[in-house]
Amino acid sequence: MLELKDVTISYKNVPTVQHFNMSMKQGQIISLVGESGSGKTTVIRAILGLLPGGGKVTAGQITLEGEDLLAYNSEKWRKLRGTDISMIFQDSGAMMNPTKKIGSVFTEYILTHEKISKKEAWNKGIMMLERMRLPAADNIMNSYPFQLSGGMRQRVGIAMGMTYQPKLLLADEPTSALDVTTQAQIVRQMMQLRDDYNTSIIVVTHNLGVAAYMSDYIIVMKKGIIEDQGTRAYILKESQNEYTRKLLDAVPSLGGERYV
Ligand SMILES: Nc1ncnc2c1ncn2[C@@H]1O[C@H](COP(=O)(O)OP(=O)(O)OP(=O)(O)O)[C@@H](O)[C@H]1O
Repeated sequence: MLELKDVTISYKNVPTVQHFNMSMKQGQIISLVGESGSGKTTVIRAILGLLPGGGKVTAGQITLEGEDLLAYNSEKWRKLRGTDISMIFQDSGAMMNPTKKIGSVFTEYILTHEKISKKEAWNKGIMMLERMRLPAADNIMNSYPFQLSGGMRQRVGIAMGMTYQPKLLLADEPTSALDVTTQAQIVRQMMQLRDDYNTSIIVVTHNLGVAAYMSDYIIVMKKGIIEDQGTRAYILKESQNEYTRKLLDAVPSLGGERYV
């Protein structure tokens, strides 16, 4: 469903990610791993047309179900975001306005996507929180982001991202701000999304443990290029790549257990 072909991404004409290739099927979970600065975030921002100022895809192709995303204008991108593709961040709470309650953030989000009444938008927010198995959805809607735990905020972020059942969910370090027990819950919840909705998920993480636990396929990046890649089993057991082995040695535990 998503193809990146020989993509180069540059900041101010300096190539940062080069010769990036990826082919993703519906319902697949792919992780991009690698140390800080290796270009992981740059890749998923390019997919969503959200590169910061000075950033540009300077070569290659990005297609979603055959549609050339690089030919999109800002209006088409705006429509795509939140509907066909959603993104969740390291700390969804930090992205929310701290002076606004969750319910107001969530309804505003819904109202930018559909012309329905505030009341209907509110109810839709409640329904999504409940679908994501968040208890006491009414209470959550009436809370400020700081009144929720990091794990709860992240689950609210996932609920918002899933409102329009996107085909593709992009998750940038979705568990990095959480303690290990909560990390495990969020990882399992994302895997459940794939099972329930057949959502394809790209996870950016520096934690190869998280990648190994949840992904079908792992792409290891180093200094803007793909250093190693393969199925989960290949990366964990067979790859002789020195950099991959080094990342594996550094894997912290997830939920009190080591998965690799
Ligand atoms: N807005 C920007 N302007 C110029 N260069 C940038 C910008 N954003 C990122 N870069 C450069 O692109 C490179 C890759 O950054 P990127 O954030 O994609 O890496 P990453 O692997 O996601 O790292 P991290 O885990 O720290 O987020 C970095 O070397 C950085 O210097």
